This record gives sequence, structure tokens and C-alpha cells, in this order.
Amino acid sequence: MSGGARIAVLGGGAWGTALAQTLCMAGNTVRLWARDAANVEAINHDHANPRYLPGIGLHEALTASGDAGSALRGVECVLAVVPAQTMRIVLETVAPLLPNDVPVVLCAKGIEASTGQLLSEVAREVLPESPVAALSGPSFAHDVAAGLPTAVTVAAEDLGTADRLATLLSTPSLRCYSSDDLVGVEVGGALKNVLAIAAGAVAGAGLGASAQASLVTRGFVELRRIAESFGARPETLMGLSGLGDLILTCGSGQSRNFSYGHAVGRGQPVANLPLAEGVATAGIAWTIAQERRLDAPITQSVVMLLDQRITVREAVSNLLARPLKRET
Ligand SMILES: NC(=O)c1ccc[n+]([C@@H]2O[C@H](COP(=O)([O-])OP(=O)(O)OC[C@H]3O[C@@H](n4cnc5c(N)ncnc54)[C@H](O)[C@@H]3O)[C@@H](O)[C@H]2O)c1
Ligand SMILES: O=P(O)(O)OC[C@H](O)CO
Repeated sequence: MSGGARIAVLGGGAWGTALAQTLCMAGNTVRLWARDAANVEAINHDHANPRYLPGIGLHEALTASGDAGSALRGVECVLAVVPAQTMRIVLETVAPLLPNDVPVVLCAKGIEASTGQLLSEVAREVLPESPVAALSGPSFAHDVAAGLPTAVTVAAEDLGTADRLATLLSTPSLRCYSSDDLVGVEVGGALKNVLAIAAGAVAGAGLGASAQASLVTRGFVELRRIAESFGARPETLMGLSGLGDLILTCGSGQSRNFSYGHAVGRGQPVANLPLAEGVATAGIAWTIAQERRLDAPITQSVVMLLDQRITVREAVSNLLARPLKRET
């Protein structure tokens, strides 16, 4: 169980603040690095993050800094909690400041759109000497920050590293399971966001709960197909970071990806909506599926929908009109 460690969190958004909060409440010394001065000021002086975690009072011992060097000084572990598409630049920023043996836990959910790389591959390129892990699973930032019970998976290629990190990061309300299927945990977390957009779109278009259940189920088949092409293990995808997160995100308006899809389904503007990681991951997931000759019609439909090449109703009609097949 967590307690007494010195931990840095990179990213002052909803998820970084929530993880910092639960780790701080468990007795760790947590320093959060945020680029936005107003954010740093609010955390240090008001014990709040009103922009990203409204309504949550933060632990008084939780401190933030705009100086990465100060946040990283003497830490045992770093949590990288910025959007997937900015992970490379953030890791490049901290690379000169990070001692080699300090593990970096990637807490974002996405695939780098410009390269098709998983975030662990990005991290290995930028921080070749650092042990790399991923934390993923069904967990809304607000729930974790409020101390509600949550379970996630912490994965590293070396099971001993995953075990140690799961112990370090588990708190009385956040239970971390360990896994050595790093790729499975990463891809499950990334692809569920694409499917949450699809589920939200079907809900927003008013196509009914039956359509939504079928879409999520068939979407999970796609998730498994694509993830297994990366080497993910089926049992990982049946776990917290695959099926677990799909259940959470595809059925809750609390999810930003679901809400994004919902707005698309209702024909509402999306320009000012909060971060929906699935938007950036959908295109690269579809590219990867095509390159590997994988059947992924729901992922393709999300891409066409986001590009405004098709409406939700047209997408669903197309899915229904596909040649009948055995259920695999
Ligand atoms: N919010 C959740 O419930 C939740 C839960 C689990 C996982 N995640 C994942 O965590 C990741 C971050 O999500 P979030 O909810 O914290 O997002 P957010 O939009 O709430 O916050 C993102 C933070 O990253 C910072 N940031 C963005 N670009 C940056 C850059 N170039 N340099 C430094 N900082 C930068 C922003 O200033 C902001 O503080 C996403 O991949 C998301 O899928 C989120
Ligand atoms: O709000 P979302 O859609 O980014 O989902 C947040 C987490 O990933 C849920 O596990």
C-alpha cells in the first residue's frame, strides 16, 4: 500500500490532479507539475483545481509547481498524465531532469497519431534508460479525487516492476492490479475511447439501448482484434483496461468521449468540448487496422463520422447492411 513515497505528477488536468490527490491522501509527498500558472496558484493557495476538477477540495499537502526540475527533485516515481498527443513533448521536456532508474508511469490513453506508436514506445525512444509502465482502467478523475472506490491495472513488461508500482500507487480507495501485459493495457485503454464516441453518437441520435449494446459488444470484438495484432493477451482485454473501461465509458455521460459522441449524434457543435482522446486515436486506429488487414467497421465509421463524411444513421445503416456472417 502507498505511503511515505515522493512522487511527481506531470500534468495539472483532471486526471493528474485526481491521482495526486489520492496519493497525497495516502501519505505520500506529491508534487504536481503544471504548465499553467493559474492552475499552480489555485492548487497551492486555494487547494482546488476549479478548471479541471470543479467542486473538489484538494489535500492541503498537495503542492504544484511550474518548474519541472523542482517537481522532479528526489522522486521515486513519475506519473505522466498529459494528453496522449502531447506525451512526447512533455517527456522530452523532462528527459534531462530525470534520473535513469526512476520509473515513469504513463497514465494517458491514446496512440500517437503522427507515428502510430504506443505511448510506451514513445517513452522508450525519449527516455531509453527509464523503466516504463502504464496505468489504465475504469476510473473517472472526479470519482478518484473524491475518494470513491476504484480499481485500475498497472502494467510493465517486467512483472516485478509492475508489482512494485502497483503497491506504491495503491491507496485505500484506489486498488491497483499488476500485469506484465503492457501493450494489452495500453491498447485497451486507447481504443475504448474510440468506441465510447461511437456509443455516445448512437445514444445522441436516439437509436435506442439495443443498438448501443450491440455496438459496444461488436466494438469490443474490434478492440480485441486490433489489440491482439499488437500482441495483447485476450485475458488482459477482458480485464479492467479493456472490457472494464469499455463498460464505464460507453455507458456514462460522465465520459468526455461518450459526451463528444453524444453531441455529434445530436448534431451539436463540438469545438468547445473538453478533451476527448478518442478523436485523435480513431484515425490512427483505423490506419493501423487497414495496414494489418483487420476488419474494423465501427472504428471506420467513427472516423467517417468525425470527418463529417457520414451521419450516425447512415453509419448504422451501413453496419446493418454488411453481409451476414458467423459471430466471431
Ligand atoms: N479525466 C479522467 O477521468 C481520466 C481518467 C483516466 C485517464 N485519463 C487520461 O489522462 C490523460 C489526461 O487527461 P485529463 O483528464 O487529465 O485531461 P485534462 O484536459 O483535464 O488535462 C490535461 C492537462 O494536460 C496539460 N497539458 C496539455 N498539453 C500539455 C503540454 N504540451 N505540456 C504540459 N502540459 C500539457 C493541460 O494544461 C492540462 O493540465 C488523457 O489521456 C485521458 O484519457 C483521464
Ligand atoms: O472522460 P473520458 O471519456 O476521457 O474517460 C475517462 C477515463 O478514461 C475513464 O476510465
